[in-house]
Order: sequence, then C-alpha cells, then structure tokens
Amino acid sequence: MQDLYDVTIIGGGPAGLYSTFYSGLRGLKTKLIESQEQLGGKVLLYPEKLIWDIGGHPPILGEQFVKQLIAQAKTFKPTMLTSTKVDFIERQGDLFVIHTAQGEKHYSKTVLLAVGGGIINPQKLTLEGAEKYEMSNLHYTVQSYKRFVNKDIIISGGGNAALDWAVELSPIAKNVTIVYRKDTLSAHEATIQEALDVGVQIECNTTITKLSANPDKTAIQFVTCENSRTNQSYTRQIDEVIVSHGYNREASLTFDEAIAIPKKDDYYFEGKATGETAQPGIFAAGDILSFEGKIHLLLGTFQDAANAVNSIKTYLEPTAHRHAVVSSHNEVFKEKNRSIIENSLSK
Ligand SMILES: Cc1cc2nc3c(=O)[nH]c(=O)nc-3n(C[C@H](O)[C@H](O)[C@H](O)COP(=O)(O)OP(=O)(O)OC[C@H]3O[C@@H](n4cnc5c(N)ncnc54)[C@H](O)[C@@H]3O)c2cc1C
Repeated sequence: MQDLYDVTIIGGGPAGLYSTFYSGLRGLKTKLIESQEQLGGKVLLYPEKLIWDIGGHPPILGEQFVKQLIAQAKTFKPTMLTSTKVDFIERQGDLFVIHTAQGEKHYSKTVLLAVGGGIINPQKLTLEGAEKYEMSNLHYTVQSYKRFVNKDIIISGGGNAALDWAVELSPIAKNVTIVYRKDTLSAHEATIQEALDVGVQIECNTTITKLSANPDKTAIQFVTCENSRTNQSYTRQIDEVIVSHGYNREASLTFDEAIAIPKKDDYYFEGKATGETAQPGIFAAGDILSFEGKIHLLLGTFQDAANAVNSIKTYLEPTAHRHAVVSSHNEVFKEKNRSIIENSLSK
C-alpha cells in the first residue's frame, strides 16, 4: 500500500490551499491533489483583479494572492500533486481509497473535499477555427493589462466579469466595446453605469459571427458582428477580442455506493458549518459546501477550512483540542518570530 495520509484534500483552490496549511498546523499528515496544472482555483481566472475584501489585508492582485496562498500551504511540507484529477472515492474499512483519472490510488484516513465549482473551464467561442487565435489575440481571461494598452478591444458578454474587464481596461485602451446577444446586460446596474461613465460602448442584441485573420494568419484582424433586432451586420478592425461567456463546470467526482452525501441543487454538498458531511470521514470546505449562512467568497473558504480541519483533527483524535493552539507558539514559526523580535530590538 502507498503511504497512508491523515487527510487528503481534493482541490487546490483557496479552500484547499488554506486547509493544507491549517492541517499542517494541527500536525496532520497531509496530501493535496489538484486537477489543473496550476494551484489557485478560480482566482487563476482573475490574476489582474484587485481583491479588496480580505479582512485586514490591503487590496491585492489575484496573482499575488495565489502565490502567497501557495507559499503558506507549503509551510508544513505537505505532499502536493497537480495535474491529477480525482474521479472516484471508495471506502475500504476505516480508510478511503482515492482513484485518479491517471490510474493512481491514494490512501487516506479522511478526505476533505475542496473542489469549489468543480473543474472550471471558460465557455469557448463556437466559431469555426477560433481556437487557433487563443495563442494570439483571443482571450478568455485577462492575464496582463499591459497587453491591452492603446488597443481597440471588443468584449463579448454581458455579465459582471465582462463589464468589470471593460471598466478596468477602458482607461488604458484606445477603445472598448461590449457586445451582448440579449436585450439587456445581466451585470449589476452600478457596474453598467460605471462602464458607461468611463466611455465603454455597449451594443446589445449583438453577436460576433465571424473572425477574420491578418495576412499572415497569426491573429484576428477583423470581427463581424450581427444585430439580431435589425438583422444588420458590420465588420470592423480590432486588436484584441475578449470572450466572457461564463464557465463550464466539470463535476466528475463520484463515490462508491457506501458513500452517500446529500447534494443541494444537484451540485453543492450539504454539510455543516463545522465542515462535516453526512458521511463520517468525509469533510468539505469552500464553495462546494452548502449550509445556512455559508459565504461563497474567499473569506468563507478560510473559515470553512479551519473548521473542517479542526473537525478532522477531533475525528481522528477525539481527545484533541477542538481548535488549534495559538499558532505563533508553533515550532515552525519560532525562527521567524525570533528574527522579528531581534529586528525590532535592534531598531
Ligand atoms: C471572476 C471572479 C471574481 C471573484 N472575485 C472575488 C473577490 O473579489 N473576493 C472574494 O472574496 N471572492 C471572489 N470570487 C470568489 C472566489 O474566487 C471563490 O469563492 C473561491 O475561489 C472559492 O475557492 P474554493 O477553493 O472553494 O474553490 P475553487 O477556487 O473553485 O477551487 C477548486 C479547485 O478544485 C479543483 N478540482 C475540482 N474538481 C477536482 C477533482 N475532481 N480533482 C482534483 N481537483 C479538482 C479545481 O481545479 C480548482 O482548482 C471571485 C470569483 C470569480 C469567478
């Protein structure tokens, strides 16, 4: 049998990463398994967005936030696997066997589900040949603002993400146009007003119907758009195309018959604020978890993570403290604490 872990965390988004740190803090032998190449979960979708609502933390870019979460998760030297998709979990006596799409088996005393919205991929433009521009000027996320400076940008989509990008890019771009297939945008009214205030052009009932390449066929040079109300179409030159049509969720994780966890809306696991599910030994944290009062935001993931790990600790060791001992007394932190104290004394 491979190494046996106290806890195996499935999903390397904010909930999984913080659970990994917290699990180390509580002295548990921890493994994290993430399906994507990169850790960070949904935050990877907004690397250039400033996150404002983390208590006590100054606004921070998504990309930087992910780096810090990963560094923190590594504090207690857990095993961390990426590009490894969990597709089946079975109970064998007191243990869980976690099967991956790659054919591996992982053995664990408990499982912490931190799979968020499942494996998330952007909904792609369905136009023929569109994929060949993904390496040039067809974007499904905004990875770097620099690229859009002084550019003529068309954004397809009418939700909050599309409008947020339009508002953020408008001051640095030459021109930003939103095209949306429906009558009215689905974004918040305040965001729509903000977009109008910063000069974003909004065209409703309008769809991109054709992408035409530049002479060397490496990038999109023209887009053709059609208005479903007037049946008129136009073709215009463009520098960058951003598509924000939402995300496909792949919820491929399944369980053996002995493991039944009630779901809400066919998807979210019903559980408790303590991270417990109806299935002893299986816990959940982050966006995947549903309970009354659950907050589906970063701050919610951290509280869920701490609660779930504390529940795991007392599940494995019923006499353990419910909560972690004061974290600054931890051996791993001592050296850092000492250097901070020495630094302050030397000033
Ligand atoms: C555009 C956007 C902007 C946002 N802005 C903010 C904000 O400003 N402030 C805020 O607080 N929140 C914000 N949020 C919400 C926040 O990002 C989420 O609440 C948070 O990412 C949830 O973390 P999670 O770890 O529960 O799930 P996720 O981030 O979804 O991570 C789940 C991870 O599990 C992995 N996974 C799934 N299935 C499997 C499997 N079978 N095997 C292995 N791995 C698997 C996925 O690949 C993913 O990496 C925003 C969300 C979006 C989409």
